[in-house]
Amino acid sequence: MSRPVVEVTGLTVRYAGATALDGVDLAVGEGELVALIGANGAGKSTLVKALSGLLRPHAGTITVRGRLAQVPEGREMFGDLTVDDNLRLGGWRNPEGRRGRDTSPIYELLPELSDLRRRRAGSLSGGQQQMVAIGRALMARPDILVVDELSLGLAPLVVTTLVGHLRTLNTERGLAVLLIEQNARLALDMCERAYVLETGRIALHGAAKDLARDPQVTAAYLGGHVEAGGGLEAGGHVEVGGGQEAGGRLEAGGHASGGHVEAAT
Ligand SMILES: Nc1ncnc2c1ncn2[C@@H]1O[C@H](COP(=O)(O)OP(=O)(O)OP(=O)(O)O)[C@@H](O)[C@H]1O
Repeated sequence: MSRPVVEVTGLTVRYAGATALDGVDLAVGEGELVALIGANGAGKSTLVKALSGLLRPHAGTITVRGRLAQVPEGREMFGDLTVDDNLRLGGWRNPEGRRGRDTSPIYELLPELSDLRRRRAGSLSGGQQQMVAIGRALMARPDILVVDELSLGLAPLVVTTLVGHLRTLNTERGLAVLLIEQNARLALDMCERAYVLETGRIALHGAAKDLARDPQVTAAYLGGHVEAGGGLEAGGHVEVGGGQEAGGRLEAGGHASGGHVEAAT
């Protein structure tokens, strides 16, 4: 792994006595695509909130080297504002000041948004809103994008377009991505490395292609099974369950929550 842009060590978060995250270790290197998969209630959203500084960990450390921006679950559009205004809001913490609020680079990166720039964000389709949410996060000029449930409620073709954009940003701009997904198939296909979160603990981690062949992962997260001798990509019989999810809004800056969190630049 390249130098970590985000490093989480021994992260423990509790809600009113219930432990949501229990000693989580996780890292994303510069320019890496990393997935975190897990079932409902595994602790994915809790991890996202801790990374964004919205939750204070009980123990452990979060170190962010550079700038982290978030595309949170649910997109969180400002529905009455235009697409361009939504994007502009993403630049509020950009250190470049007024220049940092120039939205034109986003239309170059995500050309589909150009014709929509004066539309009310609330009138857009889910996929269009998700693209605005990604654009808004990019306004912070992040080193890492934490994308919470990219595919939620979106048609497969739309998801493919969004994944294409994230891949391009990764290969051409070196943007690191932490993809938090219930749709394990999508996450394992898109990312190089992956973590499996189960009831607040990292149960498995490794190369995504290896995890996609792991019988435990296949049975629990890919909605099917691999027959003896058959790999997922080698024609083994696999039933793939469709998961869906989405994201929206942004958090910017090399930061994280109080307590045991460090931001290093
Ligand atoms: N505000 C809260 N107060 C108490 N318990 C909470 C709170 N938020 C989450 N939890 C609990 O913490 C655990 C982890 O929840 P979290 O929302 O992080 O899981 P998740 O993996 O994101 O689930 P989902 O995919 O359903 O969104 C669950 O047991 C959940 O019930």
